[in-house]
Amino acid sequence: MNEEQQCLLLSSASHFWPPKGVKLSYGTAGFRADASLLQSTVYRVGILAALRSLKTRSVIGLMITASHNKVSDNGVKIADASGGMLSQHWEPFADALANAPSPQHLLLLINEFVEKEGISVDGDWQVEVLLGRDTRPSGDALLQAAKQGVTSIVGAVATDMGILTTPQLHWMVRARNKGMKASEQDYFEQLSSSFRCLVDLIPAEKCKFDGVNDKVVVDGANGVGGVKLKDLGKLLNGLIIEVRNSSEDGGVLNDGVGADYVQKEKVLPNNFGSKDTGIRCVSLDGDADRLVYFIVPPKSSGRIDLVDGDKILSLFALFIREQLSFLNEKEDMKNCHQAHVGVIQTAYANGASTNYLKLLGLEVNFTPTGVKYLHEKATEFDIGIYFEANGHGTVLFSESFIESLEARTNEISLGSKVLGSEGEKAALRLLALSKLINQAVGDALSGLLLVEVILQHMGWSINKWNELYHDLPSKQLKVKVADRTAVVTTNAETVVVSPPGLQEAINEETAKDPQGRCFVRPSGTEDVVRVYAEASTQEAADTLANCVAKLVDQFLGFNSS
Ligand SMILES: CC(=O)N[C@H]1[C@@H](OP(=O)(O)O)O[C@H](CO)[C@@H](O)[C@@H]1O
Ligand SMILES: [Mg+2]
Repeated sequence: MNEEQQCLLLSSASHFWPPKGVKLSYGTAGFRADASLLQSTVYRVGILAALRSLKTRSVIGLMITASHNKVSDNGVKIADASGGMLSQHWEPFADALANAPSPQHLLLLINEFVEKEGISVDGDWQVEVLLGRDTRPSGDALLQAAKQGVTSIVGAVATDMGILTTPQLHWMVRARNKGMKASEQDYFEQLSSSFRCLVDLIPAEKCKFDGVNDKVVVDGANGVGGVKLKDLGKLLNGLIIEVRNSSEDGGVLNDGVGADYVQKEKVLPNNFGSKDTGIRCVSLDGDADRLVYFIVPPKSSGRIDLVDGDKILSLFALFIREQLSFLNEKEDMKNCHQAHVGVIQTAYANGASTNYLKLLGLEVNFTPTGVKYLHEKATEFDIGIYFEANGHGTVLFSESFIESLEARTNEISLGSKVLGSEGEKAALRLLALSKLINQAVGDALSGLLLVEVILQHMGWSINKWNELYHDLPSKQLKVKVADRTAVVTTNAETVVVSPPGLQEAINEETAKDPQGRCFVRPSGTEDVVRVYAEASTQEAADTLANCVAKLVDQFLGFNSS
């Protein structure tokens, strides 16, 4: 950087000193902390986004959100040039920037990194960073800090896209870098038109949106998703979306509402009750990149039947498998690229879902927790289907498979309803699916539309879908410890290697149930150690989780030595 550039950076950075005594880490999904601690972090991530734009010669996104965390928290993460998560290779730089103790240290780090990465700062590339934020009250001030960070790199432009869901921002970055239309309206139009296309392709004998099962009720977590869903809903025919717990309704974000609460506690969110028995219910998380369905059992005392990310994955996998079988059975499609399909889960996937997917003949892969790992693995397939049990996931299509589908469907005119063979219709469905489901990141809005249209296609109620397999009873707990980073794991986070002795103690507890499975890992988004337990009965799963939580406390708690 020349002198002018360095002066600009130093003078702007002098307004953003990091909080004392706080060590921040990019974590599972960006930086998260109490919002009052984040001004300097967000500012510095603004700088990082501008440098990333220079390095990749692309538009980059910066999203201010703390997703399912409590309302007083906030966070910041990057949407990379592909629209996906920040390249993991840059995460250590993000950590170093966030923790640099002074503007001078910051400048030194940046100069070193710019040189090491061979980033040209000659002004031969117009840096642009798209900024988005969720509905948190702290979002606006943090967005201003992000703007200052971006523009501290000479000539860089920060474009404020306003209040968005996280997946909308990722979608926009991807679209911009592909030279496609990338406004919010374009996003809504792509989702609604591909949804309508899938509806048009539902076999004639199935009753589609016939006034009987057309309604879905959505818990918006008192966040951004509900508002956006209302806008999207106006473009859809047939499907009726009733939104509750939208940010405009006055409730507190993620407080007794939202996908994380519903999935982890398996209870009704606020404003849902026995009146909802028999209706498809959905919960989104605070930034609408997760969704879970649930059923309100008759005479529910608050408990729900959860239809989680694993079941959404299973539904998508079934539908895709059916379409691929149509594609391959027709003589005229024999030359069509044979799709290599992969399913990706984490250790939190219910064991029953993994067994079910394997029984379907699907290849199931495991990665550590965090969408960045699942997404990366999914790109290895023609069709990569990934979901976390908590409802974050999507379906990725390879370019070459899309091209082979496009080649098969060029001749077909949907508008005039001149449809071809079963194989050609299957190709059209898969193409529409690839446009509906977000190719950049998991997206509750597009996921919801895909579930809805597949259920209509299959002619299934939510109960029928839920019966695909029966979840093994499970329990999740969080344990506050002195230092969660003291827990080191291996083997897709299922085995503890440190502190010594903890894994052996967990094994001993787990062996008490024939179907016992249990693991612990440090959360990347909250200051806790998470415990997951599965067993043959709910009582046994609860006991296993409680015993292991006690072990974690003994080994790592505030009174451990
Ligand atoms: C058990 C669980 O649900 N963990 C979530 C949660 O991460 P933790 O590192 O477990 O806090 O938030 C991540 C970001 O949303 C998500 O990817 C992940 O699956
Ligand atoms: Mg989220």
